[in-house]
Amino acid sequence: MVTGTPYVGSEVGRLREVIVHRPGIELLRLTPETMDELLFDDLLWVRRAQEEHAEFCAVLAGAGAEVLELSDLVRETVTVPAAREFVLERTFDERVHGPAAAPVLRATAEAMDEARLTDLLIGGLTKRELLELTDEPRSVVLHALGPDDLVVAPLPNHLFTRDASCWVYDGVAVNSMRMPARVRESVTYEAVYRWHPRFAAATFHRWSDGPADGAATVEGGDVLVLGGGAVVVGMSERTTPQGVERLAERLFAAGSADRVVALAMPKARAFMHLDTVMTMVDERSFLTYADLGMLPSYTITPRGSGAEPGEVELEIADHPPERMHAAIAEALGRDGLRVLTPEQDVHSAAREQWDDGCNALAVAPGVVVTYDRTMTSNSYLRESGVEVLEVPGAELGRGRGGPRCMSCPTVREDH
Ligand SMILES: NC(=[NH2+])NCCC[C@H](N)C(=O)O
Repeated sequence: MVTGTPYVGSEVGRLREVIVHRPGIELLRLTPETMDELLFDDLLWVRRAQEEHAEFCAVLAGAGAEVLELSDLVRETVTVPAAREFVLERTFDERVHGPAAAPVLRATAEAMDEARLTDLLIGGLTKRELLELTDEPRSVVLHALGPDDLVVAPLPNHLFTRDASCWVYDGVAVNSMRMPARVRESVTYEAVYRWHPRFAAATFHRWSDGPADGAATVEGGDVLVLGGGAVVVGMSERTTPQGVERLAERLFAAGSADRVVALAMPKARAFMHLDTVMTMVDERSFLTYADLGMLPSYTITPRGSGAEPGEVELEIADHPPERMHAAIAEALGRDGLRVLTPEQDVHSAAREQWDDGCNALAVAPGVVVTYDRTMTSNSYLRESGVEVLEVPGAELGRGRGGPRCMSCPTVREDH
């Protein structure tokens, strides 16, 4: 494994480099009216959330990871003219802003320095802010907006850097997102991976084509990199079977993986991604939610090359629910899994799952980061021999994402 070149060899090997995003102005745009659409269940006290996030970053750095802040990456990326062009092209759209306002908005953004433009891309822009920079164009779209309405929507879910892109072995999937509120997040990552000097010079595969993948949605919260060429993907509220097949095909064509286990999950908000109910904590142990139960699963392997170069035919084996753990163990090349399900009553199990108690982020085999509030899960992990590094989650937890959701590993060792 080469440090510096993006490569994620496993779920639990030592974490070397990771992208995070400190909560910022995008979260100050949330109101009781907009929070549902923006996929938050409550409003955050942003100042406190920032403090909590700083502690999270300090724990990651203390565990030996280089912590990259997404807004720094974006700022450095939009200094490259081609990157700037790319994001402007995709942020200002006639179909969203109307033909009258779109060019004016774009010209206004074009004139911004990189810090201001980064704020706009992540934090959005209100009509009032726009009119401080330019005269109001004759646009029905703008005219119909109130002074503090948003002309460019904020991206508060950038906090959860796990989802819009995910590194799997020697390549990255920039994902087509299921929810309208998150679609533009992929544009941010596409620009960073194409033009930021840290990534532009590196060679890596591409496992997907971002929003162009349309209905074949995949989100990183559903993707577990088991190690040794195996991957588990949850088919959830967010990730579709067609998304999984396309991911498998590309991984197999490059020879980067040779087995993908797809789990058929219930489609529910509480279980929106696989990592909300199941995460890996060491080479053979998984922390799982008691009420997840056993799920039907499929093992996808390459059967041989397909008709076109680069195409691979897929072999699909389907398993009944009772074989879920066996299917994952086989993909891992082990006799069995150690399944860790905290012992607690039904109510407390459901509350801790909601508070992301299962969303552990491993920083090394058997060493995980979790929120402090999920106390029963944390002590159960400790009793099971797992080292638990707690971070405060009173505010951060309100967006329905834990430490694994808030991290996008770019360099992680095999285990
Ligand atoms: N990997 C995860 N579980 N991410 C959680 C994302 C939460 C975010 N509010 C959403 O609904 O999309």
